[in-house]
Amino acid sequence: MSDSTSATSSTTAAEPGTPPGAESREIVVDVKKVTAGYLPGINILTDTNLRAYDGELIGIIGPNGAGKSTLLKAIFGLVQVREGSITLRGEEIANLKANELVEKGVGLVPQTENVFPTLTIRENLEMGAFQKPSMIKDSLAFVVDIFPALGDRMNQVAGSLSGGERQMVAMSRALMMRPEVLLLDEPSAGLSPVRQDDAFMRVSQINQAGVTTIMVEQNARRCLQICDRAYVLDQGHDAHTGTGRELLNDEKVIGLYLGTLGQEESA
Ligand SMILES: Nc1ncnc2c1ncn2[C@@H]1O[C@H](COP(=O)(O)OP(=O)(O)OP(=O)(O)O)[C@@H](O)[C@H]1O
Repeated sequence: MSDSTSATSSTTAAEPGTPPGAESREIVVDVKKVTAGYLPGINILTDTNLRAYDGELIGIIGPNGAGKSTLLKAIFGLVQVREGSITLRGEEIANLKANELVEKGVGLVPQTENVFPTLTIRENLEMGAFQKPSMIKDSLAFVVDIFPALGDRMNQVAGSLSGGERQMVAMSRALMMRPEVLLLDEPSAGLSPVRQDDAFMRVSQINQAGVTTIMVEQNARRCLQICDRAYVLDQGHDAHTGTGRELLNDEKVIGLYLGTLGQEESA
């Protein structure tokens, strides 16, 4: 819950981290002054903003409990948006149901319980396109093109996969509907440092395939190293934004957030 009194609030209005040329690109997701929460009368997000231009890889970082996952859930219709707006290519999408958002081209990869463990990889992937079975053949080819390792293992039961492999299946399942926006909730969570590197590489591969990607991450340094721009959430509000490089070198951000976040990365 936020009282919006953070002394760090400052930099969102002018989108200072916007990369050169981005202003001429289409805004895909625009979160404007969103207030949202789970319980009546308790707001987790207050006046929160986030913008993703076409093809960008956006990071959301911040302390535990800052509201990072809640922001992702608000975009995906899983938390009630009470004020403000969320648009997808200019169309209001706040409070639409998740299945409606999937049809409009938004996908979500949850942090946990993101595969069906008793089903094979192929069955998991097919479930991802159950709303449009006619897409399955082409979409399978699309995800195997991004993650060739899946191709040989289609008949393996997902429950027998490692954490990193499950994450790859979960990402692939979300890609089966060929979303133009993919929301990822902590793709590196629970993985060893080496597997975390693999996870971040997969995120980059997805983004390079043309999918606008918004990723919540605990591993802030690693996230900032690969994303185009990022938002630092503090007490449910976007306290800072900038390019990954700007934020990695911003003394205020280092002092307040990076000093305690993602230190494993510097090892
Ligand atoms: N389903 C829920 N019902 C009520 N409150 C919730 C629910 N989920 C999260 N919250 C609360 O919302 C606040 C923000 O949680 P959120 O998970 O968005 O934070 P976060 O920044 O992603 O944290 P972390 O990095 O620890 O995962 C917390 O105070 C949390 O207790």
